[in-house]
Amino acid sequence: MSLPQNDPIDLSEIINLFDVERLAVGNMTEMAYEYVASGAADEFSLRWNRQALDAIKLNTRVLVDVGEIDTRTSLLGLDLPYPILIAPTAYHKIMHPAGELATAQGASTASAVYVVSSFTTTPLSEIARVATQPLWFQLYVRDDRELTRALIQEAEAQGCRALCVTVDTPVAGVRNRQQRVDFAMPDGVSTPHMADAFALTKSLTWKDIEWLQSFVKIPILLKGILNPDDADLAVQAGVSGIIVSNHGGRNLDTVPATIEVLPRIAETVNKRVPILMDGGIRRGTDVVKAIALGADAVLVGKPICFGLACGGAAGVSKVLTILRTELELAMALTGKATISSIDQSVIWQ
Ligand SMILES: Cc1cc2nc3c(=O)[nH]c(=O)nc-3n(C[C@H](O)[C@H](O)[C@H](O)COP(=O)(O)O)c2cc1C
Ligand SMILES: CC(C)CC(=O)C(=O)O
Repeated sequence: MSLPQNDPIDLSEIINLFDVERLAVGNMTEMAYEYVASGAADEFSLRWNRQALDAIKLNTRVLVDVGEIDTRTSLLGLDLPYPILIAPTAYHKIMHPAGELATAQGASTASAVYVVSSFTTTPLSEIARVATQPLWFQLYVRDDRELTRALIQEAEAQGCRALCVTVDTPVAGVRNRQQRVDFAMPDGVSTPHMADAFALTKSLTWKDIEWLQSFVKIPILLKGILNPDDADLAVQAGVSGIIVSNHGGRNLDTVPATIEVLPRIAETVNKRVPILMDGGIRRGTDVVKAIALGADAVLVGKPICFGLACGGAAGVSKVLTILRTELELAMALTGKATISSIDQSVIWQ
């Protein structure tokens, strides 16, 4: 497989987050596109993430003063200008030669937190050097727990502000589209912090979460919670936050859409810890829906990868800026001027 030959795309053609995928298709290797776009098996969960968001109707209030829309929020000690983060995604150099450096620069321009994947193709120290906004680190626990500890210590040393421990991937899902294109790393691209995708441990349990808590100094979030019982155990275990995620439909096919499970998890968690959610967030109205149904913030995965492929750092910041602007419009049009005022009343029942 060759490295991507990204031709500059006129970013003014990107009006919304669906455009960015359409434009990226012709600007990535087939292998990279299939890696990013695909879901597991028959892709039911991948589609349901979108369909379930689309099926939710909004309930508006009029004659509310929306002259000042305030999207600010605070999350685990950080003041965020708006509640949208970059989800951890692997292998950015297969999408654009500037890889994770461009992602970090795009996130910084758009004032967003970037959650760096364990499978970054750029060393964390180099990413930290260019980032001017907070970085979080996504952890895949390896069989070798001492290497895992060293990786966390590196993330802390590089100033990462939180650790998202991915708990939904003891194995990767049935990735037929990746199999069909014989997905492999191109020559010259490597993952400096992870040996390979087979390094993931299959034996991660609540005991390991306890072990992590014994030495990790930054807040720990568990990424990939779908069952309210697990959410309850996570809170009881003392983690700082949870991320409701079905891994973008890439792992176990036919699990429900994340927006569908979110209200049940929010009910169980009952504001004891912050809840983040990802999966299919493409519109400002999706962000409003997620917040109304219990999320404190959302993350976006695939559109960031496509933005990166279309225009490097500028493509990444464009995706974030579009979503942020749409969020502001959706808040104005639903009559909700602040994030904290977005509640279930904006959902048409
Ligand atoms: C190309 C790609 C790579 C991913 N790599 C990782 C990863 O390394 N670690 C992880 O926890 N999640 C990973 N994910 C899952 C995302 O963090 C996130 O849960 C999902 O993409 C959100 O859904 P969305 O793409 O519909 O926004 C990846 C997703 C994609 C699309
Ligand atoms: C190396 C993979 C397990 C990274 C990942 O999480 C994904 O492709 O969804």
